[in-house]
Amino acid sequence: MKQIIVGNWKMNGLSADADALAGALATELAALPTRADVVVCPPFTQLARLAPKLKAAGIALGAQDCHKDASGAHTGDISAPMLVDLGVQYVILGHSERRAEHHELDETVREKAVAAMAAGLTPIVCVGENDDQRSSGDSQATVGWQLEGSLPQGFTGIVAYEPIWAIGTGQAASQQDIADMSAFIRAELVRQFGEAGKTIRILYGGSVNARNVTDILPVEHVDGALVGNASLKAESFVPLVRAARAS
Ligand SMILES: O=C(CO)COP(=O)(O)O
Repeated sequence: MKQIIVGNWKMNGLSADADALAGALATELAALPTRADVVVCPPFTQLARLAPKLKAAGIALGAQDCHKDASGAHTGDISAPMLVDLGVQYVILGHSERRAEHHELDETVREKAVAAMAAGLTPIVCVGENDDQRSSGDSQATVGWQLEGSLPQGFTGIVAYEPIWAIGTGQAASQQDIADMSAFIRAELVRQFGEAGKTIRILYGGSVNARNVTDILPVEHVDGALVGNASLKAESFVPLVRAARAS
């Protein structure tokens, strides 16, 4: 499967930052082989501004959340058709920060994934255990429940394994941890979806950078990376994408 590198800006980026990064990506990445797809997920406020610039650079646009309904009385929310209307192709759902800060449950994430697919978006559904669950040996059980609860029937999106204990720490999970969990996720996907489960891409996220990405991408069942901090600046994101495309 073709690798995919997804940059998640989280709640970062004003217009000047968006322009700088899009400009650098367009000039630096245009000449590289397109061995890995690249997706940039800025905050909602920068989607319209970035859409034409990223498209010209062959980079896809993603959002960081969507509502389960297509429209209606939901003040402050953004629907999947609204994202499609702007040229968005991907949407991150159930990120651990949304699960924690916005009390999103597996069921909420599943409903959003249904809405995203119905609108023609590719959902990137995040799963991952926290430190306590890991120390009590419950990593796989936790992720298993999240997959079961968060992925709707006929799921055709992407799964991102993001161990909460590795996010924003500068310390990615070990190759062994990533290999064990990715193999487990693959087996769960096949159990849930049969043959189709083999075609769902699995990403790793949590302190991925230009140095460690070349250790992470070759791990069996890993089909790409979901990148936070290192996706914010051209100095860190361009070398990361370059390394991914060269690996
Ligand atoms: O949460 C993440 C991406 O969604 C990972 O963030 P960091 O790469 O900053 O650890």
